[in-house]
This record gives sequence, structure tokens and C-alpha cells, in this order.
Amino acid sequence: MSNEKELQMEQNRVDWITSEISKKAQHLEKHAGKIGTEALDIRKTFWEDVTVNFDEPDDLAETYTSIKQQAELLSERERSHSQIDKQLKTLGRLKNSPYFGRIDFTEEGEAASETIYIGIASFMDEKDEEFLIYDWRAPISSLYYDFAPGPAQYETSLEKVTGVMDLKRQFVIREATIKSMFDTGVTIGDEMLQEVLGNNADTQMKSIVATIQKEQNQIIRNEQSKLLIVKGVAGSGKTSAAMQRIAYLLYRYRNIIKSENIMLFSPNPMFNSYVATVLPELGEENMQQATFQEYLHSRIGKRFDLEDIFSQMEYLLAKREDPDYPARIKSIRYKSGLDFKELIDSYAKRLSVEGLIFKDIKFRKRILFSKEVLHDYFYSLDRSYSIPNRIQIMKDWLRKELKRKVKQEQKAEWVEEEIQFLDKDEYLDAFKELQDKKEFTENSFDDFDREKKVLSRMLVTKRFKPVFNAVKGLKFIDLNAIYMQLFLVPPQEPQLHDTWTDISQLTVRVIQERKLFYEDATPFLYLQDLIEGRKSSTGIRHVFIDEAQDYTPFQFAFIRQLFPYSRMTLLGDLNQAVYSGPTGSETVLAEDALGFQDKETILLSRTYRSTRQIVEFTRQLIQGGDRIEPFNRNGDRPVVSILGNQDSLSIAINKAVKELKLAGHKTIAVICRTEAESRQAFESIEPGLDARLIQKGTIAYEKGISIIPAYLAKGIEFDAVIIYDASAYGDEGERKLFYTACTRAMHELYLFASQSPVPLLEGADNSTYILNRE
Ligand SMILES: Nc1ncnc2c1ncn2[C@@H]1O[C@H](COP(=O)(O)OP(=O)(O)OP(=O)(O)O)[C@@H](O)[C@H]1O
Repeated sequence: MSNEKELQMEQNRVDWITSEISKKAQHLEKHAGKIGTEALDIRKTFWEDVTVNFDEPDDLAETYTSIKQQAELLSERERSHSQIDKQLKTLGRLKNSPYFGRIDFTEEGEAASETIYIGIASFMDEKDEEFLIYDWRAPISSLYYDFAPGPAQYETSLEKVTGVMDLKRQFVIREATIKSMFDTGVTIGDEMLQEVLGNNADTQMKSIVATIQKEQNQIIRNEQSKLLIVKGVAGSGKTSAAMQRIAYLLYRYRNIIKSENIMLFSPNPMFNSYVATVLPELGEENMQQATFQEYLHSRIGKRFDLEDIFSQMEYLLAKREDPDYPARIKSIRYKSGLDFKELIDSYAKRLSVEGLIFKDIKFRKRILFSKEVLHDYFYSLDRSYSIPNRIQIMKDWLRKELKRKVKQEQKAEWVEEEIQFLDKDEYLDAFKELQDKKEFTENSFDDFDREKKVLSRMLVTKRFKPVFNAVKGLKFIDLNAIYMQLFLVPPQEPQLHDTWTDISQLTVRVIQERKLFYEDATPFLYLQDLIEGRKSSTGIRHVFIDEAQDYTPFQFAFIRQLFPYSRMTLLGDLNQAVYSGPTGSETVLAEDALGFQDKETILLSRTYRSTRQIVEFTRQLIQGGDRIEPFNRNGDRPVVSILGNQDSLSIAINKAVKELKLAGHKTIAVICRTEAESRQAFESIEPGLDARLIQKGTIAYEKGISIIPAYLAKGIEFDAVIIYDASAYGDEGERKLFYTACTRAMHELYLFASQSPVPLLEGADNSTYILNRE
């Protein structure tokens, strides 16, 4: 058949499918309307249809059952309504673009070849018998991603199906019209990727289902690994693969895993908004998402003024002159490792025998239980019980004792005095309570003594409430002091002694100021859990950690304990370990950082984000960069401009921004080394350009010009990137930060330098960039 004819035939099928989709949609809409009316009717007549009778206990039970039945009926109707709503949305998407792939596959032993069309969701014929479109996540669809025409196979949950793929065809269909169509040989065709990647950046990440590459498909469909580690170079599609993997898991385990059972740790708040549309685009709901910082903050609360990871980074980059700097580096490095975790483990063992520190429990400035009493009580308990168990026993004991004290306290003088000054509401509460009770006790409110008694009890109970709450929240344990005490005893290992003095002095001083360094937050919570009992989350079935290179082995071990029943997918790139760069501390992605036996590692070395010219330039900035394979998409070479001073830097950047805007780029970033530099850059940009200063609290990623510190640009991409001052990246410790900044660019990369030389460009092949000197 000629190409023309073939195209016409395919378009005819698209027309037919879209009319089938419309029919189904109409049918569903009618049905939705009916259910909607029913739900409305149930709401309107809710009370008419239930039997309400409170006369006898039996009637009460009947009333309860009747209301419950009616409410269930209503919620079932509403559920099906929202289910239909979801289906209609999917049909809407399918109508616009019903599928993106077709394979013809002859199963072994079968004479005829089967034609399979693959789209973002399944669609059945009218009788619900035949698949007119297969969901991209269906077992058979994996053929499309994994094989070229020729022998091919796929696995279902029951068997392995082998056969021959006779044809593999790709489509770009928009508004029900085939825009392009090609039969492809090896993998998902370059033409289609060229088209997708050549577009301007969106402020929101797109789904990549139509062009998933074979190696990415292995990540997406991996089912056996408990711990899947993806190490992929910048722009290799790690985040994209993670998002499609979530969609895949939601489909594959749809009866077991719901979106709320999946958790994604993202690198910064802005990233959340960046990835927020991928799953809805695929008809799925978004997973739970948080930054690790948010988690730490939620647990540390007001206990300390907690430093965040971004402030730690700022300190490392901008405060080298600080006298504490060397000690801080040692501290960060040591506290990131599993040795420190072990040290805390053995400290906790010692605490089981001695050394726990408590706080006085006070009431009206009076000590009810002194810390010594609490200490002695704790250590009087059977030592074979774990610390958390003993703390539980202690809590129960304290509650009992407090109840006793509440009784005693009712006779205290202050109570009588305060009763006089009770406000109206408190009085009313007491009166109400008495009235309620009266029904059961038959006592009368006329009795003055009784009234006083009730009021005293109410008053004292109320005043004691914070004490009860404090006991419930285990506030009587002096965790701050216990953590600090850890640093007062030198560790056993002799090689640590020198370092330890520096680390401990700094840590103790800062804790005394009620501050907590970022590197202390995880160890602190880890110790807290060893004492109070672990607060693990049981609902989460799968945890994703993006930018995993930014997590220390200690942090990861901690996260793993938080989610004991979860599978984990870690995605990262050692070359972008910007936080560990300046300190040389370990990251969880480093070989052997984890002793886990059950891990599977997948490597991605092909990069899709940037043009070949940008990749050829950026890959020489890091060790082993020659292994990075660019996708063959052409653009201009990066431009390096050396300007003698700050003033010319401002002028040049304004000019470049204007030109990039004129060239039609929608997202342009001026990436800076620090927050201070970002502010400086922001102030030097002409107000008319409407630039936006991105800070650590920024939530939404928007179109236009963003001025952003490099560490916040992680994970995100821009059409064009301007490196504000390449000469400011001073030493080897900042190489990864510099590389991360440069690899954010999709189409164009400009580097400006206020000084010469640019240390990190030394050694770069000058044929890979255009050099301008002022
Ligand atoms: N198979 C694919 N088809 C189409 N586009 C792809 C594919 N894989 C990756 N991309 C595109 O490449 C760009 C980079 O992808 P992504 O952000 O997922 O990479 P990453 O490995 O997480 O990057 P980084 O580590 O640098 O943040 C995105 O624009 C993404 O849409």
C-alpha cells in the first residue's frame, strides 16, 4: 500500500474511533445525569426516607441503621458520579489524541497477526469485548517500548508470550487528525523525540508515554526490586521515569495501591508544582509529595530554630571566612555517615542503663515531679524492657499520679479564689455539666457545696490539661539535653578524637542557643525515636526519592525505617551532588554507601534535555563525562563571555535576556551561585523585563525570566540559561554545582564571567564553546 493510502486508512480509523469515543461519552453523560439527579433527590428527601424515632432504645438503633443506609446510598451514587466524571475526562483526552503507537504482533502458534493500538488509556468497543485502544501500561504494550520489528515477547502475570512483531508505527495525533506518522525500526523513533524535545520548555513537566525509551521502560515497569536505584546523568529522564513509574504502579496494582499510598520526596517546594500535572494528564491522581525538610520541620516543631538545607548550602558557599567553618565541615561530614548512626545506637544502649535526662513537671510554678524523681522512677523499672516500653509505663504512671493530684489540688486555696473570678463561659460549662449529670445522679443544683465541688473539679482539671498534654507528648524527657550529652563523651575510636573536640564544641554551643543545624536534625530524630519509640508510617507502600544524591546514608537509613513496609525507588546523579560537594561528605548514591543486599541499580547514560552542543560542553566539566551520550538534537554552541567587571556584567546580562526573549524562549533562567548573588542579579535586571526572584520558599514555577540560585534550580529545566558569574565558582568543591547549573539549559546556554580566569573552565576544550572577551 502506498504511504498516502496507508495514511488515509489510519485517518479513517482515527475518525471511526473518535466517533465511537463520542458515542461512549454521550452515553456516560446521560448516565451521569441520571445518577446526579438521583443523588440530588436522595439529598432532598434524605430525612423523608429515614425513620426517625428516639422514643425507645430499640427505635434509636433502628433510626441509626436507617440513616446509615440512606447515607451509604448517597455516597455510593456520589462515588459513581465522580468515577464517571473521571472516565469522561479520559475520554475527552482520547478524543483529541486516541493513541500514539501501533504494533502488529503474531503470537507463536497463531496464524493471524493482531493489531494493537496504544494510547494513554484503554478503550473498549461497544460490547466491551474488544480493545480498540490498549493502555500504555497493559502487559502487551511493553512490546512497543522494548522491541523492534522481529522476534519479540512480553510477560503477563500468568505467562510469557512470544511471537513476531511485524510492524511498529508511531503517530502524532492532535485534535483527531494525524499530524505525522512513521514506521520505525529500532527504538522509539528519533523523529518523534526530535519533535518533542525541540519544543520550548513548559512550566510543567510533560508525560513521556509516547516516547519512553527502552532503558527507561525497565525502570517504569520494574516490579521485583524492593530498592531500585536509578543513577542517571543530568537530563536522562529520571524524574520523568519516576512519574510514569508511579502511573504504572497505580495501574498495575490498582486494587492494592492508591495514590495516597505513594510518597515522593522532592528537592524543593517549587519542584512540586513542576511535576504536578504529569499524573493528572495520564488520568491518575497525584501521589503524596513533600520535601525531606518539611518532614524534619514537622517533627522538630518549635523545639529548635531548625536550619534548612538551603541555608546550610548558603553557609558553605558564602561563609568560608567564618572561624567555625572547618569545624562545621567536619561536623557535616561525620554526621552524614552510618558511623554516627552506630554511635547513637550504642549511646542509646547506654541510656538504657543510665544517663537519660528528664525535665521537672511543674504546675503553677510548683514542681509536681522533679527530674530526679522521674529519673529514679525510670531506672527503677525492669531493665529488660526497652526504653520506649519503659517510657510508656512511665507515662501511664504519671497520668495516674496526675489524676490523684487533680483531686488533692481541688482543696487548694487558689481554687476557691479563682472560682470567684471564673468568666461567664466557664460558669456556664460547669452548670451544663451539672445539668447533664443530674439526669443520672438526681442531685440538684441547689446544693451550694455540690456546685462548688463541681466548679473546683472543673477548674483544676482545666488548669491541669496542659500538664496532661505535656505528659502525653512525652515533654518530660529532656531530649535536647540528651542529644547534647552525646557530644560530651568522646567516642571510643581513637582516630576520631581530634575531630570530635571540634564537632562537639560547635554542636553543644549551637544547641545551647536553641538552634539545630540541618546535619543534626536527622540524628536528633533518630535518637528521639530510639527513646520514644519509632513513628513509622504504615500506609505508604512505595517511596520515591528524587535527587537522591542529596541524601546522606544516615538520612536514607532513617527514611527506610520510617517506611518499613515500602518499596523504594531512588533516583539521582552523583555529578549533581551539590550539597556534599563543598564538604566531601558521603551521599547515599555512592557505591557501598549502603550495605543493602536487596538493591537493583539501573544506569541511564543518554541525555535528552539539552542540545548535543550543550552536552558536549557540559560533559567535560565533570569526571567521567565522556560516558554521557547526547541525543542528537542540534543547536548553537554555548557562549562564554569574559567581561572585566561587575558593571559590564549587568549590561551584558540585560542584553542577553532581551535577546533570548525576542528569540521566543518562554522560560529563561539567570542562574546564580548564592542567594546574595541572585539578589544582586535581580537588582541589576531592568524592571521592564519583569524578572522573578526565586527563593527557597517559592512554590510555583512560572513562565518568564527567573533569577535563581543554582541549588534551587535542581530538577528543573529552562529553554535558555544564563550563568550569572561563572568565575565565582571558585574551587573543585563547587564543580558539581556549576555543572548542575549549566545542565538546566535545553536550547541555549550563556556563561558570563566578571573575571578571568574562570577556574572551572580550565581544561575545557575551547572548540566546544564560543569565547567572547571584552
Ligand atoms: N523518553 C523521553 N521522551 C521525551 N522526552 C524525554 C524522554 N526522557 C526524558 N525526556 C525529557 O528530557 C528532559 C529531562 O528529563 P528529566 O527532567 O526527567 O531528567 P532528569 O534525569 O530527572 O534530569 P536532572 O537530573 O538533570 O534533573 C525533560 O524535558 C523530559 O521531558
